[in-house]
Amino acid sequence: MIMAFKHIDAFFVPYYCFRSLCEYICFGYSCVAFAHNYSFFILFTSNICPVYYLIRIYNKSILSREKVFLKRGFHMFRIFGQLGWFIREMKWRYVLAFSTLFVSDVFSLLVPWITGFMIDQMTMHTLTFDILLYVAIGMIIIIVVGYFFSVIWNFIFIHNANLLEFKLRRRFFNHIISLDGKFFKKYLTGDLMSRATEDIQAMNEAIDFGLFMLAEASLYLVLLLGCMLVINWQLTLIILIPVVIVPFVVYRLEVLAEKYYEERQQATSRLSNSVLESIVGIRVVRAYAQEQADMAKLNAGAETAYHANNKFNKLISLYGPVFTIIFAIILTIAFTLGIINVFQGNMTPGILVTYLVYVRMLEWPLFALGAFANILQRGSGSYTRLDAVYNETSDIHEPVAPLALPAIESISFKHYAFEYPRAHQLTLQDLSFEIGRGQTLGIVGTTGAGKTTILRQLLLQYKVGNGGIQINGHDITEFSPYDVRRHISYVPQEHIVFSKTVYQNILLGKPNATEAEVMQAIEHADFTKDIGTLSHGLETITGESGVMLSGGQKQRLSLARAFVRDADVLILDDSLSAVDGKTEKNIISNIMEYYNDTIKIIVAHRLSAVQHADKIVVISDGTVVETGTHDELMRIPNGWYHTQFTEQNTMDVDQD
Ligand SMILES: Nc1ncnc2c1ncn2[C@@H]1O[C@H](COP(=O)(O)OP(=O)(O)OP(=O)(O)O)[C@@H](O)[C@H]1O
Repeated sequence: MIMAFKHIDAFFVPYYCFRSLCEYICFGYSCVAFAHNYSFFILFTSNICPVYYLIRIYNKSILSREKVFLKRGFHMFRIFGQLGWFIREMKWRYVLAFSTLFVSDVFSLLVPWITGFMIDQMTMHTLTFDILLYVAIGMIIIIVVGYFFSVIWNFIFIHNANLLEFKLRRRFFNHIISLDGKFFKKYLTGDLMSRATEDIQAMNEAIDFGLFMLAEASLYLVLLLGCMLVINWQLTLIILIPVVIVPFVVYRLEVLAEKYYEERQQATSRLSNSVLESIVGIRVVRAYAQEQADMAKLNAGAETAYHANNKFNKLISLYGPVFTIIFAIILTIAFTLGIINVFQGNMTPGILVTYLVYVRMLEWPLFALGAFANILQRGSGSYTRLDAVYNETSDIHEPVAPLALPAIESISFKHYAFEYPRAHQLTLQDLSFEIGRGQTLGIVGTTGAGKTTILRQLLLQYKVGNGGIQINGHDITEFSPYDVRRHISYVPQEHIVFSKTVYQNILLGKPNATEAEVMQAIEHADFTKDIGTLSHGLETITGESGVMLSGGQKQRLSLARAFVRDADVLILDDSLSAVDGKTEKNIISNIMEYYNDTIKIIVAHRLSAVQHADKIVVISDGTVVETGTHDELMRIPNGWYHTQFTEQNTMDVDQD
């Protein structure tokens, strides 16, 4: 209350003055009434504050600050709504957990009651051996059964926590994998990693540990207060007065905590990304002697994360003392007024002991509610970050009634135009060509002309642009994107090699391929000789990003992966750039011989890789500027193809 009073705007001063005055008058009345033992006044004055707030809440004239307060409260609880699917899925487990929690809480409340009973038996000299024996046996049963039940609910909560984390992570990956290139351009890898680990963990704690704390603390609070009201309801109502300040304290802390948490998560995301880039690029960093600069960058990132973390944790650590102070006030009031009650003959010493132990036990639920607010706060911040990813949608949609696509027989681009998201200029324009089954299309042109962009359109990595792409005479959007990709083998420009064995890397192209099929693909990629030189042959672990392999080996491994798939369309994006002329010739002649029924699209800078093609298109500024076979293009004097081919041939002759 005092904190809220300190920070109010001038406009609200009269309102808060009035409210504080009411509360002080209420408290004064309580004390006087208690001294004269006027229970009606105690009941009335102890309840006037909550009733006052309830009236304010339901009143239309509610002040905007309180509206924000309520909104924030509900915002924190929104997580339970969003993760309601999990709670519903696990409802019977939760019912069992809460039932056992209830039983173990009830059992733990019996112990102080028995203690008080025994003290009264002793002070009244009525304690017999039989009573002592029954009480001892009763205590053992209570402790053992209580423990047994607490093991059950503990186990259920921990198990649910792990299961939820697993499900959230799987959902996260399933979602991002369905998104298109626009999403991956927007989010950095390190940021996504931080969301997939830290934020999911925070939500996990909110829904599970938070839920447990909420259930345990409120149940305990209700049971304890029930027992305390039965023992002395007047005293109980008085000691509850300090609790009214709790919502104000939580509100004040929460506003700051939300801001600091976001800052902390952003700093962590940036740091993750910097670390990732430094590790992946360590060889380049070393080659350019940039270790010191890189270290300085990482240290700066780590320092920012450290300060953001500290700021948040310092604030969060205030929850503990605040609740401890509130509890200390409660305990002092209970202790003083309890002794007065004993002197007045309203309580026996045994009942006072039982009562004070119950008051002492209030510390846990009060602390837990504070910790719960903290956990929920983090979860709510993380929820916002994860929600941003979950709300990302792909621009590539599954058609309502997709056409069946048993095989790809032909592909054509018709006056096609495409612009990358937020690029503000066309990368492809008025692009037209076609290719049929068994044919080879060579795509060449200056660097940055749009060759890879053409391939990305076929793989449906972005929303289809204007004009049209047709497959078997139908618009590409009439087919399921999954079906289209299923018929394509793709070797990208940058070779993706996973940290698995060579064999497993190739199997990725066709998981159910036989060993003979894998060996054949290796043969076609001219990779057989290299396998013999690897330490464990096909079982050699390639290391992270294929660090154990040379550039040419990585390229041929990627080719073998595409060959084993044996799809209707084979796309090679500058995939022969790292092999020598002889190996290139071998691979090309294998493609021509063994994949003669396949549609082959070959992007290349070295024109010898497309010389054999049925059709070659020269791309410049996203459009076709020359088209024809090798011979036809060579007949265009001063044409791009003619010039390039002549230059490349001269260089090859010079090198020989
Ligand atoms: N994701 C993207 N967002 C925006 N612009 C992009 C994106 N990817 C590529 N571009 C731009 O599109 C243009 C064509 O790029 P593309 O990779 O298709 O060229 P390319 O002909 O394959 O080049 P290279 O021969 O060097 O591989 C370039 O100007 C490039 O900067």
